[in-house]
Amino acid sequence: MTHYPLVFNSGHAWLENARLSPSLQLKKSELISQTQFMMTRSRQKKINNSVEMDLESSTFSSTATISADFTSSSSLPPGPSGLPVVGSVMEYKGPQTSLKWTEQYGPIFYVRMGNKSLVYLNTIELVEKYMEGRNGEQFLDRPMGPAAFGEGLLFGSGDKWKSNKRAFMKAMHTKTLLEDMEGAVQTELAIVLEELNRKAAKGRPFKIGHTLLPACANVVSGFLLGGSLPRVCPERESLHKIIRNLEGVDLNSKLTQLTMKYPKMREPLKKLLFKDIVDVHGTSRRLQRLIRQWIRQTRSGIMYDSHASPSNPTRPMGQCPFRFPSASEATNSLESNGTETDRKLSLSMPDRNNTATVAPLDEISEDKDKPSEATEISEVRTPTPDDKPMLPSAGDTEEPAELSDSQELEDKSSDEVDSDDDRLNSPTTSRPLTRHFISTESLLTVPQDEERAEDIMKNSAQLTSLGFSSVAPGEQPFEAVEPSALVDTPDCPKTPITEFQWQFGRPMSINEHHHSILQRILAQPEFAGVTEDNDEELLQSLVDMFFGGVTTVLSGLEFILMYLSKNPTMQMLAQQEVARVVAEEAEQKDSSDKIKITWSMREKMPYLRACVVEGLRLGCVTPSSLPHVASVDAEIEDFIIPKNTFVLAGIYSMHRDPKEYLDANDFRPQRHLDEEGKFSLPRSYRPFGVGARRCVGEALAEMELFIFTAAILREFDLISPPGSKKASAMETHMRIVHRLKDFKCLLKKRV
Ligand code: HEM
Repeated sequence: MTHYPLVFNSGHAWLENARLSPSLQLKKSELISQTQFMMTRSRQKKINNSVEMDLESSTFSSTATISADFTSSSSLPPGPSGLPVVGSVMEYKGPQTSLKWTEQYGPIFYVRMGNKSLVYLNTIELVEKYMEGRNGEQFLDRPMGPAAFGEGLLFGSGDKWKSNKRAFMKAMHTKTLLEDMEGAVQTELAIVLEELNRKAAKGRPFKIGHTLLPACANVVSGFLLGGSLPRVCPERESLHKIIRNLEGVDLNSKLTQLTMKYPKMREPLKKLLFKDIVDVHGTSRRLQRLIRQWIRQTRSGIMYDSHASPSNPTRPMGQCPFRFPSASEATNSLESNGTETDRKLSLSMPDRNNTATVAPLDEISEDKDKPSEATEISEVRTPTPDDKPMLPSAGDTEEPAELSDSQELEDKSSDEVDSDDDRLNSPTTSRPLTRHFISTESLLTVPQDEERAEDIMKNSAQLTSLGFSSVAPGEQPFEAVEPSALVDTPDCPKTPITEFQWQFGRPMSINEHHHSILQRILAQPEFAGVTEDNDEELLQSLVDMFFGGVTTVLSGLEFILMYLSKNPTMQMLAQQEVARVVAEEAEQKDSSDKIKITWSMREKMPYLRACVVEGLRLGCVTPSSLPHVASVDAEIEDFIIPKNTFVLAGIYSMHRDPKEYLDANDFRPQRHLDEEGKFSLPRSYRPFGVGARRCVGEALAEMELFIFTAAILREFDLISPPGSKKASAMETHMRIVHRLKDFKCLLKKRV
């Protein structure tokens, strides 16, 4: 086996090595000679007619028929031979086809799709061995992404991707990460529950995904911006339109691919075929503009207020506590305010009184050369009955439910997109924003409660396992300290202590001085000196957070709710668990206020967690990882994988591996609980991908799925409409992600 000198788990150092070290080059020549050797060996094996896969450990291998469809190159794994030119494109009907190939050809198969060569690894043993850890470093690149204008995160390769991912992971490596996430989730949940109540009252099955889609998008924006968008504002409206388009993007469709290449053909083709074809470039452009606007705001020190969160309970959820300043107020405040320098200074100083400032959106300079004049207006205050109504009743919100798929798409031409953006930036659309500072002191103490400390450690461990450290170049690097060498300090008790607690127990990074994740991202050295003239990487990475983080969570939620609606007994068990935990909490708090479902309750809800995991296991939002491109000729078991081959983790097959899961196709949450009812993750479970390319939003997604599922189950019984198909027969489609095609559900309010 070839070993690579780049040490995977050394985080920052690994990335630096990856950039600087010529070792990959050296290894490439080494590999070429090995390739020649392997090919000879492989040919020899074939001649001897004794080709056998050395993977006895896998159940799948027992059914493998190696010699049947061996591809032209003897060094490649077995797989369907396909047709000339198109390969196996016509044969592929979705993830079930991959499973069929796994059963037919074994744990590694090779398939050609058009001019692309794909190798699937379908067991956890292979994935751990070759795609995670050191070996995974051979497969870190990606193919070019759809409508990509920079490397970004999702489809980036090489040094730029590494730099982007490192910056994002570092920006998220902060003590307040969980709070930031939970605030965004709770705020949107309140809105979702309101709308679901309204729809449930009609007593008819409906597409629950229509209500969930905007929430999934708003969680991402709320998470990045450090505060949720006001419920009625041009940005939220614009984001919803973008997201509805994104939902309709069918990357599998030949028409989409064609019109992405030749945008001018889209309109004529739409008319000719009476078919909606989403303008992927236009959708991405519109999102870029929105994001640019948020970047400008953030750079000007203008922030959204914190979300409602467990630590901020006074804030009514789903509401913006500010009223819109009138035009004259805005002008007056502008006149009475300080200079740009004052504002920059104040931005770098923590505001100990925690007073926030308000400025209308249109004060943010459109012209990047002209400094913005937006400045302090007033203190945060809670809304009074005299305030202008900020919140329409839920019934006033635009109702996209029950539209046909084609109606859903607000697929606008670029001109319309432009006019939307003008409206967004127009002076008449002023709305409240706050600048919010956090006392750094409060952030630099080790959390007292054990659960939170555990969360932080888990997050840190997760990030570190991905190969990222929280220490930026130029900062004092964190040195692992032997626990015995540690001394007690008021902030940092000696036992139990881990390096992460120690790290968090003292000033650690630029992160803690910033309020929002976006602000932290902008402050990372990787994005130093980025202006609007050279912000492709920053912008593409932020766009990717929406391309990667909206329809995925939506689809995951739909699968979980669908499986629960089809399994009433399991649904009831989960509901009983939620009710018990809520009752215990209420008793402890001795309060008549409605108890919220929080992330901290998950340890007490093992069954619900098991339902979520089981839903994601079977649903398989991403039936395979995204392609990991071989950057060198590589060796996997006895096969040579040529450079530029796409190597994928066959998540769908791994999640249905009969060796790992008894009756793998059945929805059985209890399989994830031990005899004492304790929850544990199955080994062969990789919904978020593998290795250093693993999902950036995993923690956020897990939190969304848990809180949303628990809260919906608490409030409603999920009833599968009479006559609907059983779970295993539900139709799905592959668009950006694998999604249920037409999932409708009846929600009955629980008493
Ligand atoms: C249920 C929800 C989600 C699922 C199932 C999921 C799944 C995945 C998978 C399979 C990958 C590819 C990993 C690989 O190639 O090995 C990925 C990458 C990614 N995901 Fe997620 N994801 C989810 C939610 C999110 C969220 C909420 C965000 C952001 C807010 C996000 C952002 C990303 C990004 C930026 C990448 C690219 C990472 C890279 O290539 O380095 N995802 N995700």
